[in-house]
Order: sequence, then C-alpha cells, then structure tokens
Amino acid sequence: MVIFRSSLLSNTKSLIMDYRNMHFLRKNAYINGQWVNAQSNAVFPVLNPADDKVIAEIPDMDAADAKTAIAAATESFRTWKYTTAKDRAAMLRRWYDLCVKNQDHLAEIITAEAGKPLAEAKGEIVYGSSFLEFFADTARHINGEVIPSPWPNKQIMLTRQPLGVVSVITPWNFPFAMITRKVGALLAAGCTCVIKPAEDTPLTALAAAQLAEEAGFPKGIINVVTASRKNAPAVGKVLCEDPDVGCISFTGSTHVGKILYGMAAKGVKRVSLELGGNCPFIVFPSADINHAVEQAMMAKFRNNGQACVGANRFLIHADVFDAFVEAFKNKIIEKCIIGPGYKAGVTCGPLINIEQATKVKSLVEDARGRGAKVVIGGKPALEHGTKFYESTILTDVKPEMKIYGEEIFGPVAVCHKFNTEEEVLEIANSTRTGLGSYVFTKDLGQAFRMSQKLEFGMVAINDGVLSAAEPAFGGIKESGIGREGSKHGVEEYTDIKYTLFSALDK
Ligand SMILES: NC(=O)c1ccc[n+]([C@@H]2O[C@H](COP(=O)([O-])OP(=O)(O)OC[C@H]3O[C@@H](n4cnc5c(N)ncnc54)[C@H](O)[C@@H]3O)[C@@H](O)[C@H]2O)c1
Ligand SMILES: O=CCCC(=O)O
Repeated sequence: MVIFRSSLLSNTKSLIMDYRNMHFLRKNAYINGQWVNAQSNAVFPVLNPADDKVIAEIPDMDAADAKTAIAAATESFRTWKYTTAKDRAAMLRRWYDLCVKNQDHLAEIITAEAGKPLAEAKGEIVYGSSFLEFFADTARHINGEVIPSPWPNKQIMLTRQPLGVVSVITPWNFPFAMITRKVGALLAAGCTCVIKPAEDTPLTALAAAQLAEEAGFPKGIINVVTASRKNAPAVGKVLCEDPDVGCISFTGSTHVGKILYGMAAKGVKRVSLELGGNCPFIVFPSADINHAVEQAMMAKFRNNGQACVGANRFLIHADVFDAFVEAFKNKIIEKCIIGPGYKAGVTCGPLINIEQATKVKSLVEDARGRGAKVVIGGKPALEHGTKFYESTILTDVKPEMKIYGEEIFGPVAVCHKFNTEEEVLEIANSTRTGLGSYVFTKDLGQAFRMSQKLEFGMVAINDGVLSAAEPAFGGIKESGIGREGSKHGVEEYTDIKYTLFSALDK
C-alpha cells in the first residue's frame, strides 16, 4: 500500500494515510466543468519523488483533448468577458478563502508530488493564494483613460479588453503558485484559460481547479489538460497555435520557452514568458555578513535550490570571502536536514526527478574533476533515496567548468571571489539570462549604482527573497517577456482599445 504521513504537518503524531484518502486528490482532467478521462483513455503515473511510489494515474491527454478544452474556454469567454469586475473579484476572493482554508490538504498534495517539506509546501499555498487575493482587488481597478483630444468635438477613449483564451503552461517547482500568479490575473482581466500543468505535479493543479469550481467559477472558465512529457509537445502545439487562443502564458525553462515563442509567433499571439535565471548573489565588505548568510540560505535552499530566482552564483568580495564561506557552511550544517518532505524537521527534500538529480551530480563531478574545491557536501545523499543530494558549497570554480554558466537548479552554492565593483558587475552581467539578483551592502550609493547597473529584471538589496503578489516579477534578456504580480500582471492579459467619439456636436 502506498502511504503518506499526513499528520506530520503538525509534527506531533504520526498517522499513516493512504493516498486514496488525501483530500482533493482528483484523478481526472477538468474540461468544461466536467472531470474527464483522455479521449484515448490513456493514463500516466504521478510519482512521489521521495520514494518513486505511484500517487495516482491520471489522463494522458493529447492534441484532441487540448482542442476540446480550448473550445470550452472559447465558448465560456463569450459570457465571462461581460461579467462585472465586481463579480469576478468576488469569485476570486472565494477561491482565495477556500485555498487558505484548505492549505493543509493542498500542502500534502504538493509534498507528495513535488517533494518539498510540508512547512514549505504550506508556505507555497499561502504565497500562491496571495495572488488570488491581490487580483481579486486588482480586478476592480482595470481602468481606462479619457485623453484630451487634438480635435474639436472629438473624444478619445482607451479601454482595456481581455485577450480571450489564455494557454497556461506551468512548471513543477511551484505547482500551485505558478498557476495562481497567472490564472488570478487573467481571470481578473476577464479572460478564460486552459492550464497544462507540469507532468510531475498535475495533482496540485487539479486540486486548485476543484476549489475554483467550489468557489463558483462557471464551467469552461478554467480547464486543466493533463499530459505526460511524451504528449506535452503535441498538447503545447495546439495550445500555442489554435486560432482561438489569444495568449500563451508560460513559466519554465528558457529552452522550452523559445519553442513556444516560435509557435506563438505564427499566429502573432501575445506571450508572457517567465523563464530560467542565473541569479548572482553579491556580498560587499560593508555588508552584515551574518545577515547575508541568513538571506543566502533562503536564496539558495528555498525548494532545495529548485527556484528560478534561486541564487546561482555567489560573488563575494575577497575581504569577506573566507568569513562568508565559513559562516555559510556552519549555517548549512545547522539548517539543512535532508529527508522526505513529510518527515518532521526535514528542510531539504528530494530533487524532482532522476533527470534533475543526474544533472546536479554531473555538474558537481565535472567541476571537481577540473579542480573545484568542495567545502561541504558534494555528492548524492543516497542513504535517503536516488534523488536526494547533499547541501553543497563549491569554491575555486573556473569559467571552463560547466557549473560556471549553467542554471544549477539544485542545492549547490558556487562561491566566487571578486575585488572591485566594476569587476563584479562585469561577472554578474556576463550571462544571457537576467531574472533576479541580490546585493548586500551598507553603502547607499553603491546600492543605487548596483540597482542601476545590474542587467536583471529584479534587484534585491540586502534581502534574499523577492517574491510577493504586489511587485512586478519577471526577467530581461532570455529570462522572459512580461511581468507577473502587481497591476502590470493583469495588464499582460489585456489589449488597449482606442475608441474615437466624433461629431459630438451633431
Ligand atoms: N521565471 C520564472 O518565474 C520561473 C518560475 C519557475 C520556473 N522557472 C524555470 O523553469 C525551469 C524548471 O521548470 P521545468 O523543468 O518544469 O521547465 P520545462 O520548461 O521543462 O517545463 C515547463 C512546462 O513546459 C511543458 N513542456 C515541455 N516541453 C513542452 C513543449 N514542447 N510544448 C509544450 N509544453 C512543454 C512541461 O510539460 C511543463 O509543463 C527552470 O529553468 C526555471 O528557472 C522559471
Ligand atoms: O521558481 C521561480 C518562481 C518562484 C517565485 O515565485 O518566487
């Protein structure tokens, strides 16, 4: 029997629970308000990355199912776009309330399929739900403009129109928040959607859809098409190329983002792309080193290093390098407890799948083989299972090592030394990605210069966490197009319509 220790949320008792009793464990896809199988009846397994046990088998949908879902979203858009902002806001608010109320159940599903520790999974529900709350408020402020006209007896009006059906394609690392950040915004704007969640974590998306149904969203407004990695390209092609789709909103790797962008271009469709990062974490000598280390733990080990805004390159001034690395190592010894996410006290779960575990292992092996020094960790934690990896610090990393330029997406902190502000800017900016960046300094002038000169969509000064519903989240260069969160996150799903009222004196 597949087991799941649900009670460890409270860390007090150890009830053992069958996956079949997990709340909101839906095993069907969700199209036009119906819980359905694939038209082909194909299924694929969803595994717990901690132990490879099958949590559920769910529909392995293909292009035909994707078309059906788009048709449902298109039909529902006809009426949804005319609902009042007040009504949309109320529904979003109800969805938010239900997610918060059921956060423990939703967190169990995240831990089961994504592997992250229960406390962190719960944190994701709080974070992800905050987008629903924020966009419930924002829905009522999607204002237009009346602009002074250059002509007598004419009036210029700009209004915001919803884009229509949005294809939402999301990753596994934040299986709830990456959906609510998009879907909250697009629903507020008056759009409808077809969600294709990551094949590793579809159960969270289905649970969220069930709560949306309970919140009162009419059929067809939110649809969830589940598919294995094998079927993802076929489903993705329909979601990007169907003429009824108005926008493709994707979060995931830069590699896949470019493929989808190419397909979207054929139909001149709007895109919102939140792609990979290679975030620098810069520490100047004036920084409070203990504070920088505390924040480094968040920036590196959140979701065990599997975050797009995870610190990927630690750039530490030579004057404080040894002190920083020593304190970082000690903090890792104190805080990084490896194990399955449901176990009390665990802070670092498994990596999501064997591909990710193999990638991290080979990046570290390559670096070690070429002379990098392991300060702590440096190998798989096989005593816990095949996808666990030790929390690691590497120094003496050189540009010829693969790990130097790649997004690691795992619990490996690579620490480099620098000497001047100019040098660190050069190193930090020498990448084709530009998502998040972190700077630690007490020199206000330096903080401003770094904010201005770092070629990244987001700069955190003296902090290791950037994410919230209120700011505009997103990257430049190959890290993406568009912003999520904030009022700009809603504007992504609207077009500006210009209406000219003429002959007003007639
Ligand atoms: N910028 C951000 O906000 C952000 C947030 C989270 C993750 N990410 C990035 O995501 C990556 C990790 O996530 P991942 O491994 O799930 O990414 P991925 O690109 O492999 O997969 C993302 C989604 O795309 C789907 N997909 C894959 N190939 C497809 C195709 N040909 N057509 C249509 N869909 C396809 C997958 O099934 C999944 O749903 C990292 O690079 C990370 O930085 C970025
Ligand atoms: O993985 C990247 C997104 C995580 C976040 O929203 O902070």
